[in-house]
Amino acid sequence: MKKKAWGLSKTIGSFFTNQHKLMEDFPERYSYNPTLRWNAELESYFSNAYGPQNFSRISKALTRPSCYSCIRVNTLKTTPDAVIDKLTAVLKENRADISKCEVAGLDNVVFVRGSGPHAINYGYAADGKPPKEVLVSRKCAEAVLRGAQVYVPGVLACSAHVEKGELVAVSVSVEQPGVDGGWGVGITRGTVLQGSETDPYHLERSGLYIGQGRAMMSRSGMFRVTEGLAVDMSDRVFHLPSFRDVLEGEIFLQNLPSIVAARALDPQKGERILDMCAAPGGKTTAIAILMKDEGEIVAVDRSHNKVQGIHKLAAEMGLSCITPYKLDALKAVCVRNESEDLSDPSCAKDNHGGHIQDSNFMKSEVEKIESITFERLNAEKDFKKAVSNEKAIESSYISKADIRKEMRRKRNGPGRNQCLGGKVEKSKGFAPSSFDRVLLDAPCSALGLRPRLFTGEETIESLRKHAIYQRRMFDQAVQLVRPGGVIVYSTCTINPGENEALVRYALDTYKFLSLAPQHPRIGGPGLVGRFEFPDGYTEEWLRPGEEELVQRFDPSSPLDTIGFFIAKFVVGSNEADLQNSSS
Ligand SMILES: C[S@@+](CC[C@H](N)C(=O)[O-])C[C@H]1O[C@@H](n2cnc3c(N)ncnc32)[C@H](O)[C@@H]1O
Repeated sequence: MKKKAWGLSKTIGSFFTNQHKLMEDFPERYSYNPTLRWNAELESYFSNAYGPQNFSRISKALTRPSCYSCIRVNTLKTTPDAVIDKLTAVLKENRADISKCEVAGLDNVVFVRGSGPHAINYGYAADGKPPKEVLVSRKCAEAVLRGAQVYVPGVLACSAHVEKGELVAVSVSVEQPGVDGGWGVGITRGTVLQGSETDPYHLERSGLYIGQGRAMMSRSGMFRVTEGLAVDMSDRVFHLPSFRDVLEGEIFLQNLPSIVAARALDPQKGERILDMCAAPGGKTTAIAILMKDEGEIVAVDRSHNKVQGIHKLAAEMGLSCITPYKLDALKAVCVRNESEDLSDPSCAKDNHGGHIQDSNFMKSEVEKIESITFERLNAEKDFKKAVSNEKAIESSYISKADIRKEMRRKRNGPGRNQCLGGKVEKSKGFAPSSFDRVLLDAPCSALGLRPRLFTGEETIESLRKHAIYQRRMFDQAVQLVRPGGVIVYSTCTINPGENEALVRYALDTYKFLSLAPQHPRIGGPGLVGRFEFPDGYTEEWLRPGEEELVQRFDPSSPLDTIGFFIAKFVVGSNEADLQNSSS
């Protein structure tokens, strides 16, 4: 059988454009045509950065999933051709179109084409009764758009008298502005939908129908039990094949820019690599395979359960060069007491010619953002818990993530990581200059992830907190990499404050760093310039000449990826630094 190889932008791009045309004929109410609502200040910041039209295209693209699934093949176990054969057999009934990526350096990537948006016949006649329906939470809907089913915890409301086996339309309730200036869903779980205009969220869910399916339990069952399949989706706005339990260990479903980020690091056999924010381990395992499982990858994450997940993934993929640790990456540099033996290799001296003095050094740029951010917080909001010292930034950040984690745990039960039993080692940190390469795939605002139906919770302040956090992590990365080594920094956000502004901070703060070309390079250029905020803070981005050295993945571009950013830095050696400073 001859297998097709896709040219990236050409094939994916034309496919996506054709699908847009289908949308024009959708009846208004029972269609999928969402508009993202942004915080007003953020909208103006992004409109300025991208231009209003580009930003509106990006915003629209974020509401849809990519029109294809991207698979990274574990080339230590199998080949892309063998995977294509197996997937063709497994996914046959989906008539999926499966193909190899033909970009040099991405020959381990296989695409499986999906389709959409599709017009769905919900059985509604203008003069007839509205269809029976199930209203789901936004998070549930975002998962369904990616190919998941509707599970009980995601169901918010349902029509009266729905019985098991009945066909139901599935719509989503997206957060709406509240009277207090915040956002909320304001719907009681278990509400009976009448199909009339007096229903809660009746108007608001117009244009927010994501498909239909068979109820797997009656209406009363959906609100009586706490888990289980509520609706089996038979007709979806977007068709993307499910890879659950398919070719485990041989393939890994991963966004294309993430695969590119691991490649850009250019790991070599036998090297010692640090992956600073590693869970769930997508890029860690990609790096291990590129190193042919020879060398050492130290994969750290601050979450115990997620570190167990890395253990499990590495075992599933048959990789032994990965050592996972639980560690706060903000404390990744091992702090040495004066009394300690300086010959101890685990805590050796730094090798950066004195550029890096100690792990507590604060950068003036970070302090500037902090002070403006907190002035605003104090002036504009009565944030009792918004504290004015740097420790609190971290703890408030952490607690938000922990709250989300706890909610997920409650919804989904203990999760697969809990039953692994793998021992999670804690690390006390690593000696300065002890890694050849460092990947900092930083926690971020995730404003590039797709599909996304709501962004209103992010504000200028919250984005600045992300930026502060990332700069502190970067400070650690710089200390851990050896002279002549490499740092790759990546995020999955479209926010220049977490991308280009981090690069500016890095280059201005650490004169021995420089941007390096990346291979492969399929993303677009970075943003050059600056932005002056109304509160007086100026955010500096790239300078002319630097834009082609980073990769910015625009979700509205023909590549149809998530929004993503990659910068690669090389660390000057002592000799080079000395020469530079004397010339
Ligand atoms: C963008 S995800 C990383 C994805 C991962 N690199 C991959 O490709 O699979 C960010 C990760 O950072 C972790 N994280 C957040 N703050 C951290 C910290 N202070 N120290 C270590 N890990 C942290 C989160 O638990 C999360 O798993």
